[in-house]
Amino acid sequence: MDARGPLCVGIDPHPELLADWGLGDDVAGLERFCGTVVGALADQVAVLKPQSAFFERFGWRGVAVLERTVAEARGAGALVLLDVKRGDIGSTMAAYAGAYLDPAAPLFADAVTLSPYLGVGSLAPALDAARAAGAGVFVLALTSNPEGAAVQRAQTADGRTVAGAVLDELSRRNAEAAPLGSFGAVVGATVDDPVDSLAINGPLLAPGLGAQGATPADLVRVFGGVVGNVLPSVSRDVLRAGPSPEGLRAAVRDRTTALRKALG
Ligand SMILES: O=c1ccn([C@@H]2O[C@H](COP(=O)(O)O)[C@@H](O)[C@H]2O)c(=O)[nH]1
Repeated sequence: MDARGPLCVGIDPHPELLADWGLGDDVAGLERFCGTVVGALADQVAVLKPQSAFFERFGWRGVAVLERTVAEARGAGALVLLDVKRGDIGSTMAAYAGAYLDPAAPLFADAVTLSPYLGVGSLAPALDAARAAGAGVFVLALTSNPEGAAVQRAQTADGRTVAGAVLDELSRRNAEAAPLGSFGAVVGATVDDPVDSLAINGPLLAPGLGAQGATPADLVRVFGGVVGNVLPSVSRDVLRAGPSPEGLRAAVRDRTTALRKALG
């Protein structure tokens, strides 16, 4: 982020975007789309975030494109955050950890998104695997969608919010790390006053800019004193500038300038 700017660009090949780019809604279109984004941006942005669902919908051929996309993006110098939002009982979580956080796995990524709905403690196998591999995780805490708050702001038996309990556990896991731990949280740039402390000594992924309505000024509102730990994430708002590589790069330059200005 210091070298390239505070921006994560999502690789979200929506069918509408494939059509807008003049590509088919098929594996060839998917491959072309991802190749264009990686070729244009992997040496420009800090992080690329492929959204697994858009690859999985094409079955194993789509997953093969995802493998190549992750490898090419990492090869060109971007960190790759694979947005898979996994979460399961501990024994199965260990299998997910093996799929994404074992450096020998075909889909190994620098970080993955995890869902704590089965209890944040159930994610331990993935957190341990990430630590062992020098990788990271981003656990959903306060998501950018309007439906999230009803669950995430509900109170637990000890009076904390559900999101607060997740953030506390990440903070505990990051306690000894410097300058920042590898256990991050997802907190949408769209959320109302977060209430819970976001000072988890870890990175904060902030989706919701652009297509979901948030602006750089919202980052300052939501994250306040920890805004320096925020990695803003944008997908459609940048991807709509394609298919020209120069259009994509110009969109990234504009967003990065605006973010640098807002975040200070
Ligand atoms: O709370 C969350 C967690 C993840 N996302 C993901 O980010 C992108 C957002 O795409 P845009 O086109 O910039 O709206 C997408 O992959 C989501 O799954 C999120 O939006 N909110």
